[in-house]
Amino acid sequence: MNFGVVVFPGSNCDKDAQYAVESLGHSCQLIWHKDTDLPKDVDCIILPGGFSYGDYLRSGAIARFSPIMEAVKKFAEDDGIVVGICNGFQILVESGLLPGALMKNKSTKFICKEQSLKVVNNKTVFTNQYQQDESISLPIAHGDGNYYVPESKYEEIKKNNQILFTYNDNPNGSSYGIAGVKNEKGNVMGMMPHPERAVDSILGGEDGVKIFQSIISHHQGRGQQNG
Ligand SMILES: NC(=O)CC[C@H](N)C(=O)O
Repeated sequence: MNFGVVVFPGSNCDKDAQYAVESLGHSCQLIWHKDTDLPKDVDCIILPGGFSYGDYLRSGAIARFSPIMEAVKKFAEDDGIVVGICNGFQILVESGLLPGALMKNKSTKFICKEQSLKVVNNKTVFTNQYQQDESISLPIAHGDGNYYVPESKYEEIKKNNQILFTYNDNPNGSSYGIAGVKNEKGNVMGMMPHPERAVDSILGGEDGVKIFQSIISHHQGRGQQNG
């Protein structure tokens, strides 16, 4: 499988994402944000974590205008798999590819710690290797991770099984404790925790590996989905 990781000015988890998929034996190329086309053979695009454009205005608010984003939107429209991690999630939300908004953490402080999560839906492109309701641990590192959805939108995304992860103890004030969501079609996902930083026991945990294995499994026709 061929992955592509977009590099924005200020991305700092691009190489970690590349390492995560390459260590599973898959190929990965870095894509500069000023490019206007994606590589032809790419199967999954990852928007990595970091501080694109120094988080000016709002995290992700400037990066969403990077030239590559038109190609990423088209790729998503054509059913391509897109993953946004942390700042990548913020960029996807700002682009309108995912519902909701990301605001400053309730404490107004940057939080960097190991975080316990619940897998709310394991029948997706991104989570099919986890158990339903499995408790996992992934690192979080963000200042703007407070996910907001109004109640009506929450009812809608809940009904559509779009919520993938919730925090076991809401660290940042997110609506309904939501840590990760997908779009209605099921091919675009964003999450604040960092699976790419948890792919090796030497990094403190391996609970992130199954995200990448799920995508690979789905690509190879083995993943189960419920929308
Ligand atoms: N680790 C990250 O991607 C940081 C995300 C974002 N820039 C924030 O602090 O909220």
